[in-house]
Amino acid sequence: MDRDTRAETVAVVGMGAVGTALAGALAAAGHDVVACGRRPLDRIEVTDGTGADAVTSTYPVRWVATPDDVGAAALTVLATKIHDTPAVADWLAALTAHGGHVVAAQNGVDHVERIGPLVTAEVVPALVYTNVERTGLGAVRTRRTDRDLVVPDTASAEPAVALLEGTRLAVERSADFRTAAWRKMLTNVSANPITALTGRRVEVLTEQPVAELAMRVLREAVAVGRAEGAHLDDADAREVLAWLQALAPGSTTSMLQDREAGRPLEHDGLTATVVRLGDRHGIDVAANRSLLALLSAVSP
Ligand SMILES: NC(=O)C1=CN([C@@H]2O[C@H](COP(=O)(O)OP(=O)(O)OC[C@H]3O[C@@H](n4cnc5c(N)ncnc54)[C@H](OP(=O)(O)O)[C@@H]3O)[C@@H](O)[C@H]2O)C=CC1
Ligand SMILES: CC(C)(CO)C(=O)C(=O)O
Repeated sequence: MDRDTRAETVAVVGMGAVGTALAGALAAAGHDVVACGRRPLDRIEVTDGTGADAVTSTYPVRWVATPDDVGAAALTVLATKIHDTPAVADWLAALTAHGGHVVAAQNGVDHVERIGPLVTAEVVPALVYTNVERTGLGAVRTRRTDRDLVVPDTASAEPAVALLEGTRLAVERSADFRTAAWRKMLTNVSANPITALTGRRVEVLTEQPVAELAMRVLREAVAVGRAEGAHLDDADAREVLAWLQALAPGSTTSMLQDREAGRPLEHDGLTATVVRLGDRHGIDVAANRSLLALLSAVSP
Protein backbone atom coordinates (compact mmCIF):
# COMPACT_ATOMS: atom_id res chain seq x y z
CA MET A 1 0.00 0.00 0.00
CA ASP A 2 1.15 3.52 -0.79
CA ARG A 3 2.64 5.33 2.23
CA ASP A 4 -0.13 7.94 2.13
CA THR A 5 -3.00 5.46 1.74
CA ARG A 6 -4.71 4.26 4.91
CA ALA A 7 -6.15 0.79 5.29
CA GLU A 8 -9.93 1.14 5.07
CA THR A 9 -12.88 -1.12 5.61
CA VAL A 10 -14.43 -1.67 2.19
CA ALA A 11 -17.77 -3.44 1.79
CA VAL A 12 -18.52 -5.35 -1.40
CA VAL A 13 -22.17 -5.98 -2.23
CA GLY A 14 -22.43 -8.64 -4.95
CA MET A 15 -19.61 -11.13 -4.49
CA GLY A 16 -19.81 -12.52 -8.02
CA ALA A 17 -17.28 -12.13 -10.82
CA VAL A 18 -16.52 -8.41 -10.65
CA GLY A 19 -17.14 -8.11 -6.90
CA THR A 20 -14.66 -10.89 -6.16
CA ALA A 21 -12.03 -9.49 -8.55
CA LEU A 22 -12.31 -6.03 -6.98
CA ALA A 23 -12.35 -7.51 -3.46
CA GLY A 24 -9.09 -9.30 -4.30
CA ALA A 25 -7.43 -6.12 -5.53
CA LEU A 26 -8.59 -4.20 -2.44
CA ALA A 27 -7.46 -6.96 -0.05
CA ALA A 28 -4.10 -7.19 -1.85
CA ALA A 29 -3.66 -3.46 -1.17
CA GLY A 30 -4.18 -4.07 2.55
CA HIS A 31 -7.82 -3.09 2.95
CA ASP A 32 -10.24 -4.94 5.20
CA VAL A 33 -12.87 -6.41 2.86
CA VAL A 34 -16.38 -7.11 4.11
CA ALA A 35 -18.22 -9.52 1.81
CA CYS A 36 -21.96 -8.80 1.78
CA GLY A 37 -23.48 -11.80 0.12
CA ARG A 38 -25.95 -14.60 0.22
CA ARG A 39 -23.41 -17.36 0.75
CA PRO A 40 -20.74 -17.63 3.49
CA LEU A 41 -17.19 -16.88 2.39
CA ASP A 42 -14.06 -16.48 4.47
CA ARG A 43 -11.58 -16.33 1.61
CA ILE A 44 -11.58 -15.61 -2.08
CA GLU A 45 -9.36 -16.85 -4.87
CA VAL A 46 -8.38 -14.71 -7.84
CA THR A 47 -6.54 -16.26 -10.79
CA ASP A 48 -5.07 -13.71 -13.14
CA GLY A 49 -4.50 -15.00 -16.68
CA THR A 50 -4.60 -18.46 -18.17
CA GLY A 51 -2.31 -21.43 -18.78
CA ALA A 52 1.28 -21.47 -17.59
CA ASP A 53 1.29 -17.70 -16.97
CA ALA A 54 -1.71 -17.78 -14.62
CA VAL A 55 -1.12 -16.49 -11.09
CA THR A 56 -3.54 -17.50 -8.31
CA SER A 57 -3.80 -15.56 -5.05
CA THR A 58 -6.09 -16.04 -2.07
CA TYR A 59 -7.28 -13.33 0.27
CA PRO A 60 -9.26 -13.33 3.51
CA VAL A 61 -12.64 -11.60 3.60
CA ARG A 62 -15.11 -11.04 6.45
CA TRP A 63 -18.54 -12.33 5.51
CA VAL A 64 -21.63 -10.57 6.85
CA ALA A 65 -24.96 -12.33 6.37
CA THR A 66 -27.54 -9.54 6.61
CA PRO A 67 -27.75 -5.75 6.43
CA ASP A 68 -28.72 -5.74 10.13
CA ASP A 69 -25.28 -7.12 11.00
CA VAL A 70 -23.20 -4.68 8.97
CA GLY A 71 -22.03 -1.24 10.06
CA ALA A 72 -21.53 1.82 7.91
CA ALA A 73 -18.53 1.78 5.57
CA ALA A 74 -16.65 4.73 4.09
CA LEU A 75 -16.47 2.85 0.80
CA THR A 76 -18.95 0.38 -0.63
CA VAL A 77 -18.47 -1.42 -3.93
CA LEU A 78 -21.74 -2.38 -5.63
CA ALA A 79 -21.19 -5.23 -8.09
CA THR A 80 -24.55 -6.89 -8.59
CA LYS A 81 -26.19 -7.11 -11.98
CA ILE A 82 -28.13 -3.92 -12.78
CA HIS A 83 -31.51 -5.62 -12.29
CA ASP A 84 -30.51 -6.84 -8.81
CA THR A 85 -29.81 -3.31 -7.54
CA PRO A 86 -33.23 -2.84 -5.87
CA ALA A 87 -32.80 -6.21 -4.10
CA VAL A 88 -29.68 -4.94 -2.29
CA ALA A 89 -31.18 -1.58 -1.29
CA ASP A 90 -31.17 -2.56 2.42
CA TRP A 91 -27.45 -3.35 2.24
CA LEU A 92 -26.75 -0.02 0.57
CA ALA A 93 -28.86 1.91 3.10
CA ALA A 94 -27.06 0.28 6.04
CA LEU A 95 -23.59 0.72 4.58
CA THR A 96 -24.13 4.38 3.67
CA ALA A 97 -25.92 5.40 6.87
CA HIS A 98 -23.09 7.90 7.56
CA GLY A 99 -22.51 8.98 3.94
CA GLY A 100 -19.34 7.82 2.23
CA HIS A 101 -18.91 6.64 -1.36
CA VAL A 102 -20.51 3.85 -3.37
CA VAL A 103 -18.41 2.64 -6.29
CA ALA A 104 -20.97 1.33 -8.80
CA ALA A 105 -19.08 -1.39 -10.66
CA GLN A 106 -21.89 -2.14 -13.07
CA ASN A 107 -22.43 -1.80 -16.79
CA GLY A 108 -24.96 0.65 -18.21
CA VAL A 109 -25.13 4.42 -18.58
CA ASP A 110 -27.30 5.63 -15.72
CA HIS A 111 -25.49 4.58 -12.54
CA VAL A 112 -26.19 7.78 -10.60
CA GLU A 113 -29.91 7.89 -11.52
CA ARG A 114 -30.25 4.21 -10.59
CA ILE A 115 -28.35 4.10 -7.31
CA GLY A 116 -28.52 7.69 -6.08
CA PRO A 117 -32.07 7.40 -4.69
CA LEU A 118 -31.08 4.31 -2.66
CA VAL A 119 -28.17 5.86 -0.75
CA THR A 120 -27.11 8.90 1.21
CA ALA A 121 -23.62 8.59 -0.26
CA GLU A 122 -21.78 9.87 -3.33
CA VAL A 123 -22.22 7.42 -6.23
CA VAL A 124 -19.03 6.89 -8.23
CA PRO A 125 -19.65 4.90 -11.41
CA ALA A 126 -16.81 2.56 -12.36
CA LEU A 127 -16.70 1.07 -15.85
CA VAL A 128 -15.11 -2.36 -15.59
CA TYR A 129 -12.87 -3.40 -18.49
CA THR A 130 -11.39 -6.48 -16.81
CA ASN A 131 -12.92 -9.66 -18.17
CA VAL A 132 -13.95 -11.74 -15.16
CA GLU A 133 -15.21 -15.30 -15.12
CA ARG A 134 -16.65 -17.06 -12.07
CA THR A 135 -14.88 -20.41 -11.60
CA GLY A 136 -16.41 -21.47 -8.28
CA LEU A 137 -17.81 -20.05 -5.06
CA GLY A 138 -15.54 -17.15 -4.17
CA ALA A 139 -13.23 -17.94 -7.09
CA VAL A 140 -12.71 -16.02 -10.33
CA ARG A 141 -10.39 -15.86 -13.31
CA THR A 142 -9.49 -12.46 -14.67
CA ARG A 143 -8.27 -11.60 -18.14
CA ARG A 144 -6.98 -8.08 -17.92
CA THR A 145 -6.82 -5.63 -20.80
CA ASP A 146 -5.22 -2.22 -21.25
CA ARG A 147 -7.14 -0.84 -18.27
CA ASP A 148 -9.27 -2.22 -15.46
CA LEU A 149 -11.57 0.66 -14.50
CA VAL A 150 -12.67 3.98 -15.97
CA VAL A 151 -13.99 6.46 -13.40
CA PRO A 152 -15.15 10.10 -13.45
CA ASP A 153 -12.47 12.71 -12.92
CA THR A 154 -14.43 14.83 -10.44
CA ALA A 155 -13.64 16.28 -7.04
CA SER A 156 -16.59 14.50 -5.41
CA ALA A 157 -15.36 11.10 -6.64
CA GLU A 158 -11.79 11.75 -5.50
CA PRO A 159 -11.64 9.81 -2.20
CA ALA A 160 -12.99 6.65 -3.83
CA VAL A 161 -10.86 7.06 -6.94
CA ALA A 162 -7.70 7.63 -4.89
CA LEU A 163 -8.39 4.45 -2.92
CA LEU A 164 -8.87 2.45 -6.13
CA GLU A 165 -5.69 3.95 -7.59
CA GLY A 166 -3.82 2.69 -4.53
CA THR A 167 -4.51 -0.89 -5.63
CA ARG A 168 -2.91 -2.88 -8.47
CA LEU A 169 -5.83 -1.94 -10.72
CA ALA A 170 -5.15 0.22 -13.77
CA VAL A 171 -7.59 3.09 -13.19
CA GLU A 172 -8.28 5.65 -15.91
CA ARG A 173 -9.96 8.96 -15.08
CA SER A 174 -12.36 10.42 -17.60
CA ALA A 175 -13.27 14.10 -17.77
CA ASP A 176 -16.16 13.23 -20.12
CA PHE A 177 -17.74 10.35 -18.25
CA ARG A 178 -20.97 10.37 -20.29
CA THR A 179 -18.93 9.53 -23.39
CA ALA A 180 -16.87 6.98 -21.46
CA ALA A 181 -20.03 5.23 -20.22
CA TRP A 182 -21.53 5.11 -23.71
CA ARG A 183 -18.25 3.78 -25.11
CA LYS A 184 -18.38 0.96 -22.54
CA MET A 185 -22.06 0.48 -23.41
CA LEU A 186 -20.95 -0.17 -27.01
CA THR A 187 -18.94 -3.20 -25.87
CA ASN A 188 -21.90 -4.54 -23.92
CA VAL A 189 -24.71 -4.10 -26.44
CA SER A 190 -22.65 -5.94 -29.04
CA ALA A 191 -20.57 -8.61 -27.28
CA ASN A 192 -22.98 -9.55 -24.49
CA PRO A 193 -26.13 -10.38 -26.51
CA ILE A 194 -24.21 -12.01 -29.35
CA THR A 195 -22.21 -14.30 -27.06
CA ALA A 196 -25.22 -15.10 -24.87
CA LEU A 197 -27.47 -15.88 -27.84
CA THR A 198 -24.90 -17.97 -29.72
CA GLY A 199 -23.53 -19.67 -26.60
CA ARG A 200 -20.05 -18.82 -27.90
CA ARG A 201 -17.18 -16.88 -26.32
CA VAL A 202 -15.90 -13.60 -27.77
CA GLU A 203 -14.11 -15.31 -30.68
CA VAL A 204 -17.53 -15.51 -32.35
CA LEU A 205 -17.18 -11.77 -33.05
CA THR A 206 -14.30 -12.41 -35.48
CA GLU A 207 -16.55 -14.36 -37.87
CA GLN A 208 -17.54 -12.08 -40.76
CA PRO A 209 -21.36 -12.36 -40.70
CA VAL A 210 -21.35 -11.98 -36.92
CA ALA A 211 -18.96 -9.01 -37.12
CA GLU A 212 -21.33 -7.37 -39.62
CA LEU A 213 -24.25 -7.79 -37.22
CA ALA A 214 -22.12 -6.41 -34.38
CA MET A 215 -21.32 -3.33 -36.51
CA ARG A 216 -25.00 -2.69 -37.16
CA VAL A 217 -25.71 -2.93 -33.43
CA LEU A 218 -22.76 -0.65 -32.67
CA ARG A 219 -23.67 2.00 -35.24
CA GLU A 220 -27.21 2.22 -33.87
CA ALA A 221 -25.87 2.56 -30.32
CA VAL A 222 -23.43 5.26 -31.46
CA ALA A 223 -26.37 7.23 -32.90
CA VAL A 224 -28.33 6.85 -29.65
CA GLY A 225 -25.30 7.76 -27.53
CA ARG A 226 -24.76 10.90 -29.64
CA ALA A 227 -28.40 11.88 -29.15
CA GLU A 228 -27.80 11.45 -25.40
CA GLY A 229 -24.82 13.84 -25.51
CA ALA A 230 -21.92 11.39 -25.84
CA HIS A 231 -19.09 12.33 -28.18
CA LEU A 232 -19.01 9.25 -30.37
CA ASP A 233 -18.69 8.64 -34.08
CA ASP A 234 -18.23 5.78 -36.49
CA ALA A 235 -14.57 5.38 -35.49
CA ASP A 236 -15.75 4.42 -31.98
CA ALA A 237 -17.92 1.63 -33.41
CA ARG A 238 -14.99 0.31 -35.43
CA GLU A 239 -12.52 0.61 -32.53
CA VAL A 240 -14.85 -1.14 -30.08
CA LEU A 241 -15.35 -4.08 -32.44
CA ALA A 242 -11.58 -4.31 -33.02
CA TRP A 243 -11.00 -4.20 -29.24
CA LEU A 244 -13.51 -7.00 -28.64
CA GLN A 245 -12.03 -9.09 -31.45
CA ALA A 246 -8.58 -8.68 -29.86
CA LEU A 247 -9.63 -9.86 -26.37
CA ALA A 248 -7.68 -12.83 -25.02
CA PRO A 249 -8.90 -16.08 -26.55
CA GLY A 250 -11.46 -17.74 -24.29
CA SER A 251 -12.72 -14.43 -22.89
CA THR A 252 -16.36 -14.65 -21.97
CA THR A 253 -19.01 -12.03 -21.16
CA SER A 254 -21.13 -11.47 -18.09
CA MET A 255 -24.29 -12.21 -20.10
CA LEU A 256 -22.94 -15.45 -21.56
CA GLN A 257 -22.10 -16.60 -18.02
CA ASP A 258 -25.66 -15.79 -16.93
CA ARG A 259 -27.11 -17.73 -19.86
CA GLU A 260 -24.90 -20.74 -19.08
CA ALA A 261 -25.87 -20.63 -15.40
CA GLY A 262 -29.60 -20.17 -16.12
CA ARG A 263 -29.67 -16.75 -14.43
CA PRO A 264 -31.76 -13.79 -15.66
CA LEU A 265 -30.03 -11.81 -18.42
CA GLU A 266 -29.04 -8.17 -17.94
CA HIS A 267 -30.71 -6.88 -21.11
CA ASP A 268 -32.92 -4.23 -19.53
CA GLY A 269 -30.01 -1.96 -18.59
CA LEU A 270 -28.16 -2.61 -21.88
CA THR A 271 -29.97 -3.50 -25.14
CA ALA A 272 -33.42 -2.42 -23.91
CA THR A 273 -31.97 0.92 -22.83
CA VAL A 274 -30.61 1.54 -26.34
CA VAL A 275 -33.96 0.56 -27.84
CA ARG A 276 -35.95 2.77 -25.43
CA LEU A 277 -33.71 5.78 -25.98
CA GLY A 278 -33.55 5.14 -29.73
CA ASP A 279 -37.35 5.21 -29.89
CA ARG A 280 -37.43 8.38 -27.81
CA HIS A 281 -35.02 10.11 -30.21
CA GLY A 282 -36.61 8.66 -33.37
CA ILE A 283 -33.45 6.67 -34.23
CA ASP A 284 -33.63 3.39 -36.13
CA VAL A 285 -32.54 0.66 -33.70
CA ALA A 286 -33.74 -2.36 -35.70
CA ALA A 287 -30.72 -4.57 -35.00
CA ASN A 288 -30.82 -3.90 -31.26
CA ARG A 289 -34.59 -4.45 -31.28
CA SER A 290 -34.12 -7.86 -32.91
CA LEU A 291 -31.52 -8.86 -30.33
CA LEU A 292 -33.82 -7.63 -27.57
CA ALA A 293 -36.67 -9.81 -28.87
CA LEU A 294 -34.41 -12.87 -28.67
CA LEU A 295 -32.96 -11.95 -25.26
CA SER A 296 -36.48 -11.39 -23.90
CA ALA A 297 -37.54 -14.78 -25.26
CA VAL A 298 -34.63 -16.40 -23.40
CA SER A 299 -35.06 -14.33 -20.24
CA PRO A 300 -38.51 -12.71 -19.97
N1 LIG B 1 -18.05 -10.33 -15.49
C1 LIG B 1 -17.43 -9.42 -16.20
O1 LIG B 1 -16.41 -9.70 -16.85
C2 LIG B 1 -17.92 -8.01 -16.24
C3 LIG B 1 -19.11 -7.61 -15.65
N2 LIG B 1 -19.48 -6.28 -15.70
C4 LIG B 1 -20.68 -5.80 -15.04
O2 LIG B 1 -20.49 -5.87 -13.64
C5 LIG B 1 -21.74 -6.08 -12.97
C6 LIG B 1 -21.63 -7.36 -12.14
O3 LIG B 1 -21.46 -8.42 -13.06
P1 LIG B 1 -20.83 -9.82 -12.65
O4 LIG B 1 -19.84 -9.68 -11.60
O5 LIG B 1 -20.45 -10.47 -13.92
O6 LIG B 1 -22.15 -10.53 -12.07
P2 LIG B 1 -22.27 -11.86 -11.19
O7 LIG B 1 -23.59 -12.43 -11.52
O8 LIG B 1 -21.07 -12.71 -11.37
O9 LIG B 1 -22.26 -11.33 -9.70
C7 LIG B 1 -23.34 -10.66 -9.13
C8 LIG B 1 -23.37 -11.00 -7.67
O10 LIG B 1 -24.44 -10.30 -7.06
C9 LIG B 1 -24.99 -11.16 -6.08
N3 LIG B 1 -26.35 -10.78 -5.73
C10 LIG B 1 -27.43 -10.65 -6.53
N4 LIG B 1 -28.51 -10.33 -5.80
C11 LIG B 1 -28.10 -10.28 -4.51
C12 LIG B 1 -28.77 -10.04 -3.29
N5 LIG B 1 -30.08 -9.77 -3.25
N6 LIG B 1 -28.04 -10.07 -2.15
C13 LIG B 1 -26.73 -10.34 -2.18
N7 LIG B 1 -26.03 -10.59 -3.31
C14 LIG B 1 -26.72 -10.57 -4.46
C15 LIG B 1 -24.96 -12.52 -6.76
O11 LIG B 1 -25.13 -13.52 -5.78
P3 LIG B 1 -25.03 -15.08 -6.09
O12 LIG B 1 -23.55 -15.38 -6.13
O13 LIG B 1 -25.73 -15.69 -4.94
O14 LIG B 1 -25.68 -15.27 -7.44
C16 LIG B 1 -23.59 -12.49 -7.40
O15 LIG B 1 -22.62 -12.97 -6.52
C17 LIG B 1 -22.79 -6.19 -14.08
O16 LIG B 1 -23.40 -4.94 -14.29
C18 LIG B 1 -21.97 -6.59 -15.31
O17 LIG B 1 -22.56 -6.20 -16.51
C19 LIG B 1 -18.70 -5.35 -16.29
C20 LIG B 1 -17.54 -5.72 -16.91
C21 LIG B 1 -17.06 -7.06 -16.94
C1 LIG C 1 -16.28 -6.01 -21.81
C2 LIG C 1 -17.14 -7.22 -21.49
C3 LIG C 1 -17.91 -7.61 -22.73
C4 LIG C 1 -16.24 -8.37 -21.17
O1 LIG C 1 -15.67 -8.29 -19.92
C5 LIG C 1 -18.09 -6.90 -20.38
O2 LIG C 1 -18.18 -5.79 -19.94
C6 LIG C 1 -19.00 -7.93 -19.83
O3 LIG C 1 -18.70 -9.12 -19.90
O4 LIG C 1 -20.05 -7.52 -19.30
